[in-house]
Amino acid sequence: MRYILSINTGSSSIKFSLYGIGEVENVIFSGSLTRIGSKGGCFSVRDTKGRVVVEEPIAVPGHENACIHVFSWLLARSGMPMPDAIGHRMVHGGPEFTTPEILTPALIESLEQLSPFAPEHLPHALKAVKHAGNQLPGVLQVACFDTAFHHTMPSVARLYPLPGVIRNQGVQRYGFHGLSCEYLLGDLERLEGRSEVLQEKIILAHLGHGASMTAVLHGESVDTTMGFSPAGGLVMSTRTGDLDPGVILFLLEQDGLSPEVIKDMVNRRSGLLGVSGRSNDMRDLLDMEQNDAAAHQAIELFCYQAKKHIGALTTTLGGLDALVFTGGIGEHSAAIRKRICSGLEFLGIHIDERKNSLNMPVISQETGHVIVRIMKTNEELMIARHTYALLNEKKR
Ligand SMILES: Nc1ncnc2c1ncn2[C@@H]1O[C@H](COP(=O)(O)OP(=O)(O)O)[C@@H](O)[C@H]1O
Ligand SMILES: CC(=O)OP(=O)(O)O
Ligand SMILES: [Mg+2]
Repeated sequence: MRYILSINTGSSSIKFSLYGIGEVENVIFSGSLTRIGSKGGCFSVRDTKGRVVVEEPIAVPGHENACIHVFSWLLARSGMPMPDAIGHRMVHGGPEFTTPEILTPALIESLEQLSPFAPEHLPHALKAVKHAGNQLPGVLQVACFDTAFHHTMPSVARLYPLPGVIRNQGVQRYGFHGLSCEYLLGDLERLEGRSEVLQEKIILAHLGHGASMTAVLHGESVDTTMGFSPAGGLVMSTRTGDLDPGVILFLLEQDGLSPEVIKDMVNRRSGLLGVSGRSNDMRDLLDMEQNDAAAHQAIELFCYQAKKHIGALTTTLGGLDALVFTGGIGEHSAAIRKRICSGLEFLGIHIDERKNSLNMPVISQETGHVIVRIMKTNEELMIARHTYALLNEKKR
């Protein structure tokens, strides 16, 4: 049995779990610290049986303070087994890193240089690595890359129509939420059998704070909606998703906005928040939709773009056998799933309203050609599995 601590540093949250992994996988506890840098944050931890151990409101100004809070809780916990290794979610691996890697000083330096590729994620994750190294010196740390799953994409899916000199700097589509995709495919294999999954044309729709869809053929990523950075693709909570580059040029030239201001706008002030002018949280928007035209517009745009991308990825796949909804919105919002799927009957997507409203594992009608599933993703467990594998490899 090995103890693995997983750290998932998101743009506005830190999720963490301690696992005991050997013949079986046991979660010893898991927790999160949410809404870093804004109001309404919460620090919560559940134990091995899913019972709430801590649930308290919290306001931390940044990721550094969030890390301090998480690690002081962990280290003060009596009887906590010392982790044998710590696995981190690294959102971006650039062109070079396509498998999990042990975090050496050289790798940390390379990732620091990659930070401009994912400015909302990588700097925070690297802070967590540094803090963990200080708090638990000598414990092996591993980087698990969100981009790695997508390295199988054909070159045409990766290519941006830019001059060679720019593309040579690594400017291409990478794709993200790869750890989530890997976890979901593993779970699908458990449900359907590996040979079945390898034959299927699948779209994995990860709709959370960040949102993306990935087309999977023969168990591999063949295209995905996010691009060079996690700002591309679908409309998200606070990110624009795909945007005509002319808009950025207009803002630079006409409005004289600085790159810093544009970065903040594209990543933090757009998407559902930007269109509604009210909230980045889908639950809030659904609650206010009836009386608020802007909230309605934001939800409509989210669902419209999601629907459009399902069409595009189905074309990439040459058909569709399975559609999987996951992430906070995908797992919990029957209303959004219904709105995304309505009008897609011509693709063989037929939702059973009752099953959908009950959040059942399969929500498609039995006669529908496409099986539509709700699956709970688990990026932390995927990180722990990779870290465990690397730890064992190292010990051999
Ligand atoms: N019942 C629900 N109905 C609608 N949206 C929900 C529901 N539960 C969670 N969400 C949405 O899920 C999003 C967060 O997704 P999650 O995957 O947890 O985020 P993160 O990407 O930070 O891990 C929030 O925008 C929230 O609005
Ligand atoms: C890649 C990405 O968007 O991650 P998150 O959903 O955690 O923000
Ligand atoms: Mg997420």
